[in-house]
Amino acid sequence: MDIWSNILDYVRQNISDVEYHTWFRDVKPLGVEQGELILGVKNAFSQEWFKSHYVKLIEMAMRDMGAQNPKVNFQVLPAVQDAMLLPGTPTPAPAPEPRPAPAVHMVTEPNRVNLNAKYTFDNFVVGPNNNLAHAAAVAVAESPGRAYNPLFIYGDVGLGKTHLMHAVGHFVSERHPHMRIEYVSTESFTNDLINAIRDDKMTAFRNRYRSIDLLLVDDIQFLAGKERTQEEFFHTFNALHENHKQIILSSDRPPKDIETLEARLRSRFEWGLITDIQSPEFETRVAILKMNAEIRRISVPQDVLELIAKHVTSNIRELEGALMRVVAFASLNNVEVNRSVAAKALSEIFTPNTVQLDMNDILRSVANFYGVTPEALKGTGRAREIVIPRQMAMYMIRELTTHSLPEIGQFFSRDHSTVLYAIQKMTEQIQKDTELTKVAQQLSQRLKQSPM
Ligand SMILES: Nc1ncnc2c1ncn2[C@@H]1O[C@H](COP(=O)(O)OP(=O)(O)OP(=O)(O)O)[C@@H](O)[C@H]1O
Repeated sequence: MDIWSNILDYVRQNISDVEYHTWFRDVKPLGVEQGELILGVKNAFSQEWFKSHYVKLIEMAMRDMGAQNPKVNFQVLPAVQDAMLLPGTPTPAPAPEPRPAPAVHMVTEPNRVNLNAKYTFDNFVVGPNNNLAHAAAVAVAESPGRAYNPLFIYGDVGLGKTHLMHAVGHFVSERHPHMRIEYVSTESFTNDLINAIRDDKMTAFRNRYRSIDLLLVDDIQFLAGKERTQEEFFHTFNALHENHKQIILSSDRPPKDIETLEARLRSRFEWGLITDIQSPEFETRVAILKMNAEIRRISVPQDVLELIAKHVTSNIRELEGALMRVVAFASLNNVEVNRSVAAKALSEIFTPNTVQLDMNDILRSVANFYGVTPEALKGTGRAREIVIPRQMAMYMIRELTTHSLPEIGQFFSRDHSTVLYAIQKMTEQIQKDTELTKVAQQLSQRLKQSPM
């Protein structure tokens, strides 16, 4: 449950590690019932302890996530854990079998190391911002070592570079179970190297990295300024490349902009294909949110997805975080997910006016601008001098407030499809007509400065 992992993060920052591991490690979130978070604890003693020691802290964490009236309760878990679940709550994962600690890395499958199961091609939304990077990744996945080598993907934080790399890893792993696939961050490559030097295990280090069939290295810009790591990476790169093993690198900038990167490495990074990922545009952001909601099996109305996508524009990780915040907020406050709930949950992200502007203020301001009365805009007149300002008023309300189409419809005594049509019409006009674009900008600025 995402809510629970956010709460745990909060708790962890406020108590000691020992306390955290003693009490919180075995707690199972059982669900949210009428706004009350139900936690499963091991025995009656834990239950009492939690009630007397941690209720406030957990409630503070919930408040921090937007719950207005947070409540938490505890249930003792039966010895067999999945025997007593609340109706309608997700089944907690069965307790994992104790396993010996893996020697070097968390190996999920014999042939692939460190891949996130969610980061597949199926879960990747393709848009104009990332279609070239996606196509290159698919080409590499279909013929590793033979398409583009290395594939160098760059772009700003949180735009899907790691996701694409892992997607190649999953794809190759399914088709070539014998291939060794490894994902590392540049930081862990550097740490492995430092440990190998310290423990006198350079041969093992080289054997490990040079026997990989598909090497995925994240954040390669962190090689900058690390001479010894660059040297070792150079040899690893050559060994793999000569043997037609595939290398994929990600970075926040293209090779030419990585300062203090040795020229021989830079030129190698440019041997294959360099491709970038840009920030997604509105439609792609909505599609990503939609897919996220589907993966998590939560139902979120389209107009809420659009509201989130409109305000969170640059980073997909933040976009996903905003969706989860809205869902957690609604669940903790026991309310439906709608536009105004979303606006409340994300109030720090939204500009204050977005939430506070009133439909009447906007109506008055638009009427004033066009020299007509607010009553005329709300009335039934079909003259052009009234219809255009009316459509503009509906458009502005939709742009500047969090009201839903039915709410705007009610305000104008019309049904929501009429409002939708008017807003679509005005959007098209604004795109075509530069004069109207200016009017919309002026009105919007005026309203944001002083909503009168
Ligand atoms: N096109 C997309 N479709 C679906 N989800 C996406 C897409 N792009 C990114 N994401 C999601 O956004 C989140 C951030 O992506 P990712 O970690 O791959 O970004 P990154 O570019 O590697 O960031 P960083 O530079 O911080 O490492 C992930 O949860 C990922 O699944």
